[in-house]
Amino acid sequence: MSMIAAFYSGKSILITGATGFMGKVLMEKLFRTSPDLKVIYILVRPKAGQTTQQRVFQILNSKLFEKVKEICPNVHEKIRAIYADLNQNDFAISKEDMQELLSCTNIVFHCAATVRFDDHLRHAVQLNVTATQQLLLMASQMPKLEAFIHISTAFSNCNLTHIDEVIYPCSVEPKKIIDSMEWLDDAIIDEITPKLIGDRPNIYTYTKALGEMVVQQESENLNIAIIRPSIVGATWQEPFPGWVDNLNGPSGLIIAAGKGFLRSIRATPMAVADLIPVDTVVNLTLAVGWYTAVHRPKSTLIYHCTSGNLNPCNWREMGFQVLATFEKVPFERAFRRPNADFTTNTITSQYWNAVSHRAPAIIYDFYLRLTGRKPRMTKVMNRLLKTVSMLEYFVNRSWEWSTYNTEMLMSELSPEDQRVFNFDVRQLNWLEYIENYVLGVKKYLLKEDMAGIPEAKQHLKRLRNIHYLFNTALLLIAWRLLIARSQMARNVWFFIVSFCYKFLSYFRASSTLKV
Ligand SMILES: CCCCCCCCCCCCCCCCCCCCCCCCCCCCCC(=O)SCCNC(=O)CCNC(=O)[C@H](O)C(C)(C)COP(=O)(O)OP(=O)(O)OC[C@H]1O[C@@H](n2cnc3c(N)ncnc32)[C@H](O)[C@@H]1OP(=O)(O)O
Ligand SMILES: NC(=O)C1=CN([C@@H]2O[C@H](COP(=O)(O)OP(=O)(O)OC[C@H]3O[C@@H](n4cnc5c(N)ncnc54)[C@H](OP(=O)(O)O)[C@@H]3O)[C@@H](O)[C@H]2O)C=CC1
Repeated sequence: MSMIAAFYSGKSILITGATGFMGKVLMEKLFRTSPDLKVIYILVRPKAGQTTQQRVFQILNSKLFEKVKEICPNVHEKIRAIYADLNQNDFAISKEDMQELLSCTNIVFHCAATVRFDDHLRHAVQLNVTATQQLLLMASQMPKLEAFIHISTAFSNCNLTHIDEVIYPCSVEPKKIIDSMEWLDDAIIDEITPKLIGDRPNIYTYTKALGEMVVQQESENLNIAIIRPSIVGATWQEPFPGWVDNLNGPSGLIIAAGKGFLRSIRATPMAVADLIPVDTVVNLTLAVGWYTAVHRPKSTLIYHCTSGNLNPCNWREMGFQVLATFEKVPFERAFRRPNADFTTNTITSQYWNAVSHRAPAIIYDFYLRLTGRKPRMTKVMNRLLKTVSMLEYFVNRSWEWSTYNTEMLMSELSPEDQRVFNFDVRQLNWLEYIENYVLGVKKYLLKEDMAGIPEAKQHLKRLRNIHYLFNTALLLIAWRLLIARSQMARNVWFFIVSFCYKFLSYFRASSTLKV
């Protein structure tokens, strides 16, 4: 019997960010392994015209929850969706709901965050810092609370190259930042933002670092742990391989590459691609929840959930495997044939952006205009290149994260728990994982049918022929222009033509002699 699964039985668990990528997988695993848990409270806001209840209904009826519904048929009764908006005071939770949460919660998993790199500082501070502080305040009023697990990111200190499982202080106290957000206007915030984030690449990593400081400062009477995952990717094994539901991290780039929009990137091929499957993060999170509650470590432990030091894979290997999978299972209606050029040089990268990305988009828009349609490709390409430029920081560096606490925890687990809550990334076969990831992107993000693969292959063949035809025409035009303008080019041309003529005459003569 799994001790971790048994621990969660009968428990009341509060999850923030349950409608997000990681939150859904966390809920799924909890219900699947501990169907006897008492209740999962989730803080949900209405979104995109859906009420909180409709959002929960949609999640429970998704493919991700198919197994859960077999194991735990009354799963609907065990989810309590609480209307909440983490941007508002007291999260806009009703008095009754708040009372229930405070008196019943045993474990808190805080996953909610804004993960956008370009969010406004005020909003990112509100969600990643102030909301964390408020949730900790709530937690301190929960008499039955056994553990509070905060999800941060391995990149909260990405300005360092070696990162230990400790909290590194930011130059300005989070409390001062929170206070200043209340009275500074947007223009001043915009002005001071670059100074505050310093040598971090974006507001996201900075506010996540502030969030960790808040956790440390408010942790006195609480039993807290922090998990720091690196780049979270599709599921490795559970509930099935390749599940993914948003464009963050590599997923969006895999689509862009598979559809032939993105054909080159400024990236360091040998840099470590520190991807970590979402189910691995969730298994570690649940194991940490159990360990923190049962063993009550004296200080706040930080757990790195990374792959680089235990089972490294670099971007080149990853890129090759992604491309190899496109050969087997191409995406439908590609714009161009998928290709991968990576360069570490900014000028070369700009050249490829012009030749491989912008020029085809302009030509295609010209074709759309000619055929009476609205041009759109240049706009799509500009947005894609903006996204890529924001992700480039992470594919041009390698980090070293120490994983003592994570390895310690692994050794504390029973063999059964090591199996059921496996977070040993050494067992991961990257080639297999990447193949399943690309397949998952095709099935669950693009919603493409496998039956369409032969047609997609045909389409790629047509694109290859167009590509050859286009390049040959371009070469001929360039050569024709050159010999029209340059004596030297004409001389070379006459030399080649007369050489070919002589060679053919010689060949014909020698074959006539043999006869
Ligand atoms: C050696 C290199 C190997 C590769 C081979 C090189 C060859 C290159 C070509 C071939 C590639 C082949 C293989 C590719 C292999 C994988 C390469 C993977 C690179 C992975 C890099 C990952 C780096 C992640 C770093 C994470 C660090 C921190 C981790 C975390 O803690 S949190 C999670 C990370 N957060 C995010 O990822 C959020 C990022 N997104 C944003 O901040 C915003 O979306 C935005 C980028 C600022 C854009 O904002 P906008 O306001 O403009 O609009 P919106 O958000 O509405 O989106 C606009 C349109 O863009 C689409 N989109 C969004 N995100 C992505 C994305 N990640 N990739 C692609 N497209 C994206 C979105 O759908 C919109 O589209 P539209 O609706 O059509 O307009
Ligand atoms: N994905 C990754 O690569 C990595 C993620 N992380 C961390 O993991 C955690 C989960 O990330 P992930 O699941 O990928 O992120 P998602 O963007 O998929 O999910 C974010 C969650 O936060 C919720 N949320 C955001 N704003 C509010 C709000 N105002 N009120 C209530 N809920 C809100 C979202 O709700 P809604 O659905 O309503 O928008 C959603 O449920 C985050 O803390 C992130 O920093 C760490 C490393 C890497």
